[in-house]
Amino acid sequence: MNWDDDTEATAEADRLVAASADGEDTAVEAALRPKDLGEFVGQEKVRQQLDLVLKAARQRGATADHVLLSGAPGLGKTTLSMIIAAEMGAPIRITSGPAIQHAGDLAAILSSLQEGEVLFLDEIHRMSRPAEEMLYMAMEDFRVDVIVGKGPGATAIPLELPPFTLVGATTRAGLLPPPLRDRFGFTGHMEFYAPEELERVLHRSARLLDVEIDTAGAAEIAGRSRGTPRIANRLLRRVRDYAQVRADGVINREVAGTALQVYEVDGRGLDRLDRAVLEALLKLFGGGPVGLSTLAVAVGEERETVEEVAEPFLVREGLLARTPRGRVATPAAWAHLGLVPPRQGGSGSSGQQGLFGA
Ligand SMILES: Nc1ncnc2c1ncn2[C@@H]1O[C@H](COP(=O)(O)OP(=O)(O)OP(=O)(O)O)[C@@H](O)[C@H]1O
Repeated sequence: MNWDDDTEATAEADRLVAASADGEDTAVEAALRPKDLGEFVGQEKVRQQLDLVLKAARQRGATADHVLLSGAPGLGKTTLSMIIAAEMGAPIRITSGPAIQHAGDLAAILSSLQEGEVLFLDEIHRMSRPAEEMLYMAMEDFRVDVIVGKGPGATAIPLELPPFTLVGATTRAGLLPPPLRDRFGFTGHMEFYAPEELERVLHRSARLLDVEIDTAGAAEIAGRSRGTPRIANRLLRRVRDYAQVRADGVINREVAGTALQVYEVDGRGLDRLDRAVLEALLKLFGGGPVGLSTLAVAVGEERETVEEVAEPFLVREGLLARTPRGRVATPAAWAHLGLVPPRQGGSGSSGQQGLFGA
């Protein structure tokens, strides 16, 4: 996803079901973050493997190996990096790829690290090339060459660094150059959460926010949270508002369902934009195939917004397929919107194939 594009970023940030953080999240998330591996819900594989890596390092009295965490936004990469620091009894420094545009920015951070400190580098795939090259040496040899001066008179001054643990996070591990990927001792891939896991996240968050929620209420919110704890926590806060103002403060299935209807998040976690795209695809184009540009005009959105903001979840949910001939709705999409697909070979979808170009 090209997050430098303002249109997409704004369209995404405005959504209640956005996986990326907004201002309110940033404030509340600190309070809701699990503090150790025991409190961290789900991600069994990564948790077990990481537990071994950290325990072994502690037993050896060594600094933990560098860790790469990959996965979609909001799945807990930042949280896990803080847990790594806590489990190692080490301080943590947090920065991100886009914040490091010059090798000098990185040199300043690296040279001020304490022994054993955890450096969390979010969006590591967005670091500048020269900084990335400096990082190779820092990760491998705990050393950087600081260039002093310019042109022919420039000299490289080697600088020793204390051993540290780099925790890199990326939504796209495939974008990392192999030399960088190879320097991580452990790579953990974060998966989307199962509804039962999100229910556990919700019960825990409700306790911390001091709001009463029953099993069915948590299940109702979990089912609409798109496999993502950040979205689950955000929906919980909106449902809490509704429960406080319109009900007796307790979140049960009915309260959660009605509240999320008010906020236009449906039973499967689709919001207004997702449904507009699906409805256009089904009602105007008989389920497709239809070109992306045509679909975008039909819903009055930018092409990029439809492609980058709405489609990934629709594809993940098996509601929409991207084919060489255009976007096509699946039988599950018709079922979800309660519509009947046109008869094959009649005047329905197959009869319309090829009519709608890009
Ligand atoms: N496994 C988990 N158990 C409980 N809560 C979780 C878990 N994972 C994430 N959360 C909660 O979800 C929110 C978002 O998590 P976090 O900031 O770690 O995600 P992230 O993957 O770093 O996102 P981004 O890539 O956007 O920075 C936090 O409030 C955190 O408390």
